[in-house]
Amino acid sequence: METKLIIRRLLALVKPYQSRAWMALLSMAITAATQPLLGEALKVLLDDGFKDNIAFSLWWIPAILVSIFILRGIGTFGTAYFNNWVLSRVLNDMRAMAFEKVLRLPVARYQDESTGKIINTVVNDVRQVVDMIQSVFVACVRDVLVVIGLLGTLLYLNWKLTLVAIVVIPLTAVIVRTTTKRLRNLNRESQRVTAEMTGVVEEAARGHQVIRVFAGERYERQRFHRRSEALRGFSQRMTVAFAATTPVTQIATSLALSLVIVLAIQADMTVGEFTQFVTMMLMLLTPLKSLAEVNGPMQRGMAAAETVFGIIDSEPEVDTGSRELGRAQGHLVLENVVFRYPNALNPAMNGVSLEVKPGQTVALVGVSGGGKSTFVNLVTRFYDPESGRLLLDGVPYTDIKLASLRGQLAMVSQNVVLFDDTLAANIAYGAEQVDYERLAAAVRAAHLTDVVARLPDGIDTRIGENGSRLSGGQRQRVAIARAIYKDAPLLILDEATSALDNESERAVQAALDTLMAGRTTIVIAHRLSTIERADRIVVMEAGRIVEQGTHDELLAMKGMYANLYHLQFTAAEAQ
Ligand SMILES: Nc1ncnc2c1ncn2[C@@H]1O[C@H](COP(=O)(O)OP(=O)(O)OP(=O)(O)O)[C@@H](O)[C@H]1O
Repeated sequence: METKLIIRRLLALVKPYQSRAWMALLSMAITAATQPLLGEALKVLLDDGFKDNIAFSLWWIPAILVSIFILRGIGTFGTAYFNNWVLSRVLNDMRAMAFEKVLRLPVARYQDESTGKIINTVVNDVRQVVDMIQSVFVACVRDVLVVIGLLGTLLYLNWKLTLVAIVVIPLTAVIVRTTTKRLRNLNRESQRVTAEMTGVVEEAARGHQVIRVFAGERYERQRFHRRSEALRGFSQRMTVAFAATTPVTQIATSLALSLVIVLAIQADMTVGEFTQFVTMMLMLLTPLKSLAEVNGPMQRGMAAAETVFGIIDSEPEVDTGSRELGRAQGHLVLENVVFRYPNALNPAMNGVSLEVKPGQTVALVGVSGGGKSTFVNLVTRFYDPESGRLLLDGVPYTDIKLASLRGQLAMVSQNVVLFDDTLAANIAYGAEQVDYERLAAAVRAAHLTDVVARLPDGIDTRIGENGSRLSGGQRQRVAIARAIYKDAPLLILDEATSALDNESERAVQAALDTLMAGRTTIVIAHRLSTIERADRIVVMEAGRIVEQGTHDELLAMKGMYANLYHLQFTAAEAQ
């Protein structure tokens, strides 16, 4: 993205707060104006104050000096106050926009991009952009104002001398320009590696059990080490590029300064005039130096802004439908659905047609990789088919508003996702207001009453990150309670493969029975009991439905299902 475009977009973000931004600018102008004022006061003091017959009351000295510093104090305070007022809001707005996209990104994006990168963009990159505005743009404006004030006064005092002095400015500009590009590239790379490193740390923390059991420490250490070494390299190269700029600029400045001193002596200046001139020249050095140093943070910020706008601008999930369904009957139809994952060669769903009547339960079975999860991904509209279509109650998926479609669905997946909040908030997840009666009913139906009774704060107990304070079976039942609470007509179940102990299993099964009653249910089935009770079993292989029927019908066919059944379940029963 072009620098100009990024700046324009950042300005657009500041626009809603422009009145305060102007106040900040005014404060900076006040601060800047005090510098030439100080120079002038110095001249008057030296030229008139140190004479034998002093022309003014001595009280004027503190009065003027203190006034200047009071003005300066107001300017400095105003600058900090108004800047933060504006920038903290810009930070929140940008974060909100980026987070909004995180919530609405197409599911496929989560496979292309690491979670670490997304987290890093919303949390760190946005911060870096705002830091850049603070340290770069604000500093630039303030410094430019100071430079204008000082230079204007200097030109007015003695334009020839001033011109000699400012030869240094274009020189500095050239030096700065040459390092710009390099710093920017290095920054982009360094940001990418930082995101990768966040990903590695995140995986290491999330996968700590697997790492320990499978002795993955060495592998993780290497992955981490590679990134941190790369980052160190970037930081060193950036420092070199950056550190070279400062001394070169300073040497050029000192050259100009010494020349000025010689010329001033020749031009018969008074002590006061000379001191004023040199003081103001020296005052000029600080803003010029910081303007020269602005480049590094600016490139860092620009690279971060590019990443943040990248997320903000990314396309959200397709939501072109206009129909609201109300409460659906749960009549689900797939018509010749073909689907291929992005970048995949073979279709994961290859001409699947199926009708599920309201209230029916369809069990999906098949070998691993057969397409069961893909089926679910299409029914939830996490992906759209390449050809063919899905219909709910006779309405094509693409005509239904996404929120309305998802409102008809409840899902209990194998990987139970719980949030670090109270049990109540987890069960009534997504509801605007918690209906406690409905909640109590869901708890009862999901066989959680005893569990809740044992929790210190009952239903209002916080359950920890991903429900770490609950057992596996309890977590599954919380997920079931969530689906019961939602009371949606279409239910997607991905049965857990991991076996629970008998008692938990019975509780989970009983909870599921309540949940499934009266709903259209698609279940990726692993339990024999679920399969036997399904109205229909659909056997999938290589993205196709290869057999379907009831348990008995399929066994009688002695085909793939019969094979699977004998392999998996009779073995399990025998145990
Ligand atoms: N995100 C993806 N990108 C590319 N290909 C994918 C993706 N997810 C799944 N596939 C492929 O699609 C096919 C169907 O996978 P799917 O996950 O639907 O199978 P499944 O029947 O659910 O398997 P399992 O029982 O092992 O969960 C597989 O060949 C798989 O490799």
